[in-house]
Amino acid sequence: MTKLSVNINKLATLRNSRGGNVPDLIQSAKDIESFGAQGITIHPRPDERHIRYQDALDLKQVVQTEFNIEGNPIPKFVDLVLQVKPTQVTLVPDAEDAITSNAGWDTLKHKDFLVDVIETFKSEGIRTSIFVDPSQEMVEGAAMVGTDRIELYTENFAKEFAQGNQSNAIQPYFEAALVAQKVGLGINAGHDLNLDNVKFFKENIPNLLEVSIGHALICESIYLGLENVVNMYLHRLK
Ligand SMILES: CC(=O)[C@@H](O)[C@H](O)COP(=O)(O)O
Ligand SMILES: NCC(=O)COP(=O)(O)O
Repeated sequence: MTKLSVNINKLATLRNSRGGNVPDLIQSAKDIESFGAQGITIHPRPDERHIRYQDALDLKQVVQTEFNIEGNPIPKFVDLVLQVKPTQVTLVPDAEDAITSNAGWDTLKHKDFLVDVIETFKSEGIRTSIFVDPSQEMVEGAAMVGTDRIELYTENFAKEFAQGNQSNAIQPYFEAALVAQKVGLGINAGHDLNLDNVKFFKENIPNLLEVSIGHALICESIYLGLENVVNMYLHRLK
């Protein structure tokens, strides 16, 4: 079974668009868990355009499943994660002005930095994952910085899959997953996964532990309803 962690950034975007508390992020997270999701993911960005730092503190009080906080480990983010102590922190090398995450770590170039920051989180009992492209070199580099897991950055998979190139789409991810297994890393995945592509991804990646899904899941919920959509994902991830 692969765990589903629902990324609730988009619910915060909707809430912030009117300045009030609709939809209520806290209640939404509780509901998503009650629908069967095995985790809640948030990705606070420095400008707090969707998830606010205060949301992370508030969610910590209610999330009963796995709480995953993603982000670029700038000092403010590191302090927040150490305060919240989520189940997992996923490090993403986001540029400050990025619309969304658009690259994995260069685990060789940033080795010393990653070693330090990962050690900081692990010494506080927080599981670590780092966002990487499906490249053998980057996965081997991830093992060298001491992370528990990697998160395979699946945007390219999603693009190729949507064009009907299933085997081209999955091949680099399959190979990266084999390397990850060989070097003892757990495997997560995320970015642009959706109801159409997630089953194929899961069936072709050995030991896929967790996917975090936000944008598509919330968009699909507009038509199909949140509870229904969470269950459709759970069915595909069995
Ligand atoms: C790390 C990642 O893959 C991103 O998809 C991210 O978590 C989503 O962030 P935004 O909601 O800000 O696009
Ligand atoms: N780590 C990926 C994530 O949390 C959600 O990405 P997306 O589904 O919003 O593209």
